[in-house]
Amino acid sequence: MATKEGESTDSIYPTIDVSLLSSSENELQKVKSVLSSCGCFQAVGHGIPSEFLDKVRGVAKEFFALPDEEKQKCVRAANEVEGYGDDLIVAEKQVIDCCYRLFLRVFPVDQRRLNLWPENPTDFGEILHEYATKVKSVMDDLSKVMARSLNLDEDSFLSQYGARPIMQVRFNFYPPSPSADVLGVKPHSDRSGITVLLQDEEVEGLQVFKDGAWATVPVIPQALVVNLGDQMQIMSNGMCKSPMHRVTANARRKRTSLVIFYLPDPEIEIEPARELVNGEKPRLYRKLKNYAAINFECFQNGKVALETVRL
Ligand SMILES: O=C(O)CCC(=O)C(=O)O
Ligand SMILES: [Fe+2]
Repeated sequence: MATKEGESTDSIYPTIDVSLLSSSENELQKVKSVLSSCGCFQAVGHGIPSEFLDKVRGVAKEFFALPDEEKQKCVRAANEVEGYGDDLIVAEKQVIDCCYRLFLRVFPVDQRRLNLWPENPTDFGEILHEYATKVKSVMDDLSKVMARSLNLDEDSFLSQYGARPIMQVRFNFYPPSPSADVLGVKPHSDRSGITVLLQDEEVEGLQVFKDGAWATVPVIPQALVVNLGDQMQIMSNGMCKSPMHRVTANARRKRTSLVIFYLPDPEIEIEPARELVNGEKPRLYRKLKNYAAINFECFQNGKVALETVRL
């Protein structure tokens, strides 16, 4: 059920008011405790107008509502990840997610594969560019805040993304599924540094594994759901948690979500921030680059990627 504006959902899932972070020590401390406990929160006060978020959702829904032959114009080629399609099968015995996706690289701009970007709705490209630009600015600010909350130089994490960080977007469409055994997305942690997710304004489905149980992330239409990814866990030497999450299938209602993944430049090595390694907290992860590729290979081989890069 949608949560009313202003109503507190903190007991289930924390909410952070981004507009207070530069002035309120309390809100900053809340960030610190959220990062180390569950690694996920709903960001409000982020400055992106609700009407624009509705427009973004509208574009996503319009795309998925197009006739199949129109969507097939953006179809993902075999052995590719970018484009439109259902769950990509890359591993033997893979449990298939009940979900259709449109996956695109948005930044760096010169890496866009525009032949896979929908021409319908006609303002798709313009809205996606504007939304991704705004979200990037929120993510950059949050990366600085996260560093500050851990008493680090504010560029500690952001500088590890390099001058050409990657931003990918995934539009997800979950059809209704009467079977209780089916999941929209199976349990996973994200291979990103940070993920920002725009939920369907009405239908819940995202769950985060917290305190030994699955907690449903309530719908707050004006909020952005922020999930830390594995690369933040590495850069923070385990101080920040990359949460395990999944999406349940809804028996009666379809659901749309839009996910933006922000990743360090794959050519650049990342490692735990030096200030977070000390006698009490030895270095947990090795220096590495292109974690997304490591993660993908581990998924194919049934391994947990974060464990394979642990010292
Ligand atoms: O649809 C959602 O709410 C989450 C999807 C997700 O976790 C992902 O695409 O990585
Ligand atoms: Fe995810």
